[in-house]
Amino acid sequence: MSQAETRAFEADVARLLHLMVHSVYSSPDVFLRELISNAADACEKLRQMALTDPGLTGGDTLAIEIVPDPDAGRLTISDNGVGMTRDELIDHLGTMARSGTEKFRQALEEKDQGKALIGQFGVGFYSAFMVATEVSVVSRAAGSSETWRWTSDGSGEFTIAPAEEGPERGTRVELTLRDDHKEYAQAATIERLVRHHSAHVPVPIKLLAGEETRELVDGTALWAKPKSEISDEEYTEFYRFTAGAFDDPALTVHARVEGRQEYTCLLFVPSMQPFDLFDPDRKGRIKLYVRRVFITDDAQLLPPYLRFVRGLVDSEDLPLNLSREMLQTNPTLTQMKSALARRVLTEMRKLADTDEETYAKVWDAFGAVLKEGIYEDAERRDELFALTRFRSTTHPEGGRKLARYVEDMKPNQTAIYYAVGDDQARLAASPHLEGFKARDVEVLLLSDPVDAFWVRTALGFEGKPFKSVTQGSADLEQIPVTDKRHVPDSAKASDIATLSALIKDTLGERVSEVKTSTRLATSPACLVASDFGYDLQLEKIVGRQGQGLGAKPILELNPSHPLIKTLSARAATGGAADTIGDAAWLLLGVAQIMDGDVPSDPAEFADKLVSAMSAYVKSPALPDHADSIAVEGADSGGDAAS
Ligand SMILES: Nc1ncnc2c1ncn2[C@@H]1O[C@H](COP(=O)(O)OP(=O)(O)OP(=O)(O)O)[C@@H](O)[C@H]1O
Repeated sequence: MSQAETRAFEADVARLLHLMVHSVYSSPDVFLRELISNAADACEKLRQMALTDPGLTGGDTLAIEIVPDPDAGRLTISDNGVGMTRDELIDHLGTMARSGTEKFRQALEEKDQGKALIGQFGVGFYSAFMVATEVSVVSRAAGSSETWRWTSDGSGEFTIAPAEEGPERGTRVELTLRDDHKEYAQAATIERLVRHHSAHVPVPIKLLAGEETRELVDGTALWAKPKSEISDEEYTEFYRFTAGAFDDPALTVHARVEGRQEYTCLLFVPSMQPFDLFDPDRKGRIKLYVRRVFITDDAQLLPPYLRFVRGLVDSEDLPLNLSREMLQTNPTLTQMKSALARRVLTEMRKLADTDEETYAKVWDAFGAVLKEGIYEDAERRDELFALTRFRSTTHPEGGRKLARYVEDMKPNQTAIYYAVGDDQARLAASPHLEGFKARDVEVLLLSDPVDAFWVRTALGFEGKPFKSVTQGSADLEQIPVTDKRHVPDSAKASDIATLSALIKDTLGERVSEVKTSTRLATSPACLVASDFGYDLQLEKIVGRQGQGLGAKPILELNPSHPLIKTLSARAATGGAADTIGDAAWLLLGVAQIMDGDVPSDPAEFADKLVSAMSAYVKSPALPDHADSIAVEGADSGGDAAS
């Protein structure tokens, strides 16, 4: 056997350990749950491997043993599971290989929220360093004859060496407790913690205190018990254990399905967002068991848009030796997946109908993910629509259902209007909404990145198409204006046509068209997209990825704005080409700014703005001109053009 070797931790691990050791963490108790969870996983992995190689377990009962030693101030947790080889000890305990780790690391660095994050997510094995000055892991992999000892004080290095003695198979984690954490060497403390945090681990847990051995947990599967025998606390504790979470589940679905297929599911919808929710691989982690034997947590039992659901499914019909390939093609599994998705959506719907407050939390945490389903799961689109909740111009506080939107539509309103953007506040202030507000027409305010996509694929809701307020003609003429402040006179149609033509001449290819708007009330101009192609926001998103259609926007003018009326009148009398030329660039720039963009040529925009302001302050008859540049002049009378 080779000699002892000292190695440095991977940089991320070192940083995390530093945080662990130095954080005054409010509840270091969790370390025990994490170590028991690893031991239980190791036993379940071995149980699964033994399906094809029964010799591996040697007929032993798989179990976890905990030995507190108050005299020595030590605590030992052993399991007779799969164990680890030398390389596995180095890889698994010296690097961070878990998914979402990169996100976690970034969050640690960016937000300096280490403590909060540890509290929220748990970080497995390394939490042992919160309570121990030294951690030793002695392990022998199933089927191997070598035993290795991994040791570290958590300060940047670990040592790996052959072990003189150790478990015949499996892993023993030995903790030398810190002076201020000697309570974990007391049998009573351990018993209390195990009963509280790990009572439903599917592997028996024994406590060896002095001469006495006590079984704290019998290892029967919680999900196999009848619902009536399980308390809410037991469900919550089980959720926290399986999901490695600290919150309360917002929804618990425990069902035994019989008939063509037989399985039990115990699923939880969390109430808090995990940090890896938006990981690009979009994988769920529902555990698949077959007749109480853990098979995998990588079977993708629910569609990606339900990846936030945690828990397990235990099948009575699937073969125990499910291969990777079968996970994808097995027809029983395919049917089960479909039934599970349906059940989760139905239960969420019930929650939404009966407990709005709890459902609001679920929607806040996972709404953006559920909406991915509208985009990609046409079959369940209606069920998903029933779960959606929106903010809108008339319900800025959120919680608005599509069905209520449709019920409250105005006479002659034919579409469900929406505005998409990155930011709720800016969306709510967008000039595109003015004409809708003036008519009291509700507009959905959508600010999740996925929104720009689903509104295009979903053809509509209850026969009403979704329509962007920044796209195409606004079709608002047929809907009467309710806010009477917004019905001032408009410029003469022929004058505004002349003005539009002059502006288009000046702006050339920057815009595809210049025309009169019905969607504006107080702003002079805005940009919109044509009826065909993408809405302005989507064009921006896909444009960033080089996949935009490159369509030019349309500049719309507000015919009742004093500035536009003045300009129209001038355009009609001729001889004002210069002023109109400058005004054209300024109007375009202002419209771009209102969309949250930068004017196409900021220097030129600034130049023209300064000239316009200079002309204004130099003007001998300032009051007479004031109207023509006042932006809020819509209700100041219709005589600005005279
Ligand atoms: N008792 C054990 N027996 C066998 N392998 C273990 C044991 N404890 C830890 N490991 C290995 O070390 C890895 C890292 O453990 P750690 O607790 O840090 O993360 P994890 O268990 O993978 O993630 P999580 O804690 O989020 O479930 C495990 O994935 C496992 O491969």
